[in-house]
Amino acid sequence: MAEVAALTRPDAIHWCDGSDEESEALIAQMQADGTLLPLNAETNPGSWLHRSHPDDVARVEHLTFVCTREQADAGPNNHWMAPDEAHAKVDALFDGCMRGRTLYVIPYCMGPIDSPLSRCGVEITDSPYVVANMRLMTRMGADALARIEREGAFVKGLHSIGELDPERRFIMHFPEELTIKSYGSGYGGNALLGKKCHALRIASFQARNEGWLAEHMLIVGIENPQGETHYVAAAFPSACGKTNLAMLIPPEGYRRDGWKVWTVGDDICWMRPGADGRLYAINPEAGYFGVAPGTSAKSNPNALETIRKNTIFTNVGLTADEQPWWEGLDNGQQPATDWRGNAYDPDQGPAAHPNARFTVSAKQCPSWSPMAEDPQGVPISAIVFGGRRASLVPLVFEARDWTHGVLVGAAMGSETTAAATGAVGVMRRDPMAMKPFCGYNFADYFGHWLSFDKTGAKLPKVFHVNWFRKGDDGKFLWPGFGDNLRVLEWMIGRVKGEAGGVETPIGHLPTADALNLDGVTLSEEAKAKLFGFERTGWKAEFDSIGEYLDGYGPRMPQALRDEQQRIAGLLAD
Ligand SMILES: Nc1nc2c(ncn2[C@@H]2O[C@H](COP(=O)(O)OP(=O)(O)OP(=O)(O)O)[C@@H](O)[C@H]2O)c(=O)[nH]1
Ligand SMILES: O=C([O-])CC(=O)C(=O)O
Ligand SMILES: [Mn+2]
Repeated sequence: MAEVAALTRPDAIHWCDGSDEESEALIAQMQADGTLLPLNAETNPGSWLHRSHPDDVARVEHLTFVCTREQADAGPNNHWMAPDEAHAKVDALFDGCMRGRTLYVIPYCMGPIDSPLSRCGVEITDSPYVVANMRLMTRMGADALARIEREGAFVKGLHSIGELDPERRFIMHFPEELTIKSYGSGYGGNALLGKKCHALRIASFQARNEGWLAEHMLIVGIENPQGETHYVAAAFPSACGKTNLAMLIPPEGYRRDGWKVWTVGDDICWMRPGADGRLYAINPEAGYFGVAPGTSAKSNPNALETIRKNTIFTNVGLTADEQPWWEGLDNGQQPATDWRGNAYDPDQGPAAHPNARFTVSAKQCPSWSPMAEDPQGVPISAIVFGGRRASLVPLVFEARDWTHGVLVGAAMGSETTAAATGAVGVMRRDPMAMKPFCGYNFADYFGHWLSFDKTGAKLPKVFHVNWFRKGDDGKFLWPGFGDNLRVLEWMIGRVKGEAGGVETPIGHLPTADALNLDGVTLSEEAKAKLFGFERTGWKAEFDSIGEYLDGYGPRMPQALRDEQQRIAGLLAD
């Protein structure tokens, strides 16, 4: 602490206790200096708008580094810098950077405060906006500090918004030192260090050493009419549907029959084997930092209800009477002001930034699962991988076993989204949705995943989904959202050995009558593309997967190469 203060030279130091009084004082201060703008108190009580710097609206993967002693340990999947060089580079930026500002010390706990699966950290930041967000996203304050004092070990995070200059911006990770240094951005995954930096990049590294998994996954409980709940963990890349699936509302007929959906987590999942051999998962977060555009009463009513009060909106548009607005909200209102604060002009782009977000406490979600507080976590019945694939990839298939499932995850591809800076809609490999978040070499990561298949393990079944298949007209073929429960029902049926499947080289696909499609109208084209298996296309896909795995050289586990070869062989027949 003294060292950090000596380097950054703040005017004042504030230890965050997480109390309501502290929060109110910070919010009043941010309202006074314009960091937060109050929203319509009638329609959005306790809610605020934050406009970030227009050059600071998303994660910056090209400026994000994993700084292990050996470059090979970070792997080809990460940007790497030698630790000494990286420290020197950012420390020079941190030098004196908090002059005239207050330094906030945020002790936080990722996961239920009393869970053996939880891990703590301390983020030091000069951004009150970060403090306000961390208060919603983590268990922050006195309880976390007490646990840190008891345990001794914690992740150290240093953050400054600096000058918000994209030329002076770095997100540096030192997994071997359990340290994060983030400079020059105030945005989400770059600045709320408990989230991507700690709970994914540093935690994945720790998890490998300690025998658990830190994943970019939602966790959702599906309760059937018999009252039995199965928990599913699903990895989709950023802005590819985790929040939506986690908060799904069952279609009408399912609701009538008594199906219920319970939200445990919407972005991050920490899992480890329990005494009974099953994988148990916790959500390390306490809130949602969700994508606003596209959220509507039709697509995600639970999210809309969740963000009715006590919510921080970042980079959304405003109506004339200060209600938040975004594309796809569809509530009959019109935007008056865009996310930059200018009068809305459709020729100048969307009213909300495509990566506009809301930050809100998880407990406000109507489908929030009390099991999210269970220190033991929830047992996982199925793991789902999925991406945004306009062509080739069917609605759902099931891996034949764990090793095949690991290959399905490793081979994931998806079209890029606005969650990170750079081109949108470009297909890239995003293994297990962890391309931007794995804190070590993917070859070792796949090896770690494979290692869970051992005597006594009762591993979940593994599936792959694609909600984003498009028809010749360029429109989505599958209705998605609530109707995704139909696919989850099939998965649970497979877990229980009850639902039918057809074997193909890529895995088991549902038989025509295995999925409940009552009330869904699909064209012949849709049926063929959503439930079909395209041998020629998959042959080319597997060649590309083989090349991708080869890119990791001899460190890639042979078992995974063998599995790719086995399926490539089946496809060649
Ligand atoms: N067509 C279609 N779009 C969907 C579906 N589910 C989600 N989306 C859209 O995908 C976008 C992002 O979805 P989210 O659920 O917020 O993404 P996420 O995976 O939680 O994203 P991160 O918070 O960035 O990790 C939104 O524009 C949604 O409307 C679906 O089933 N079908
Ligand atoms: O990290 C962020 O800014 C938001 C997020 O969940 C993602 O990009 O996957
Ligand atoms: Mn995410």
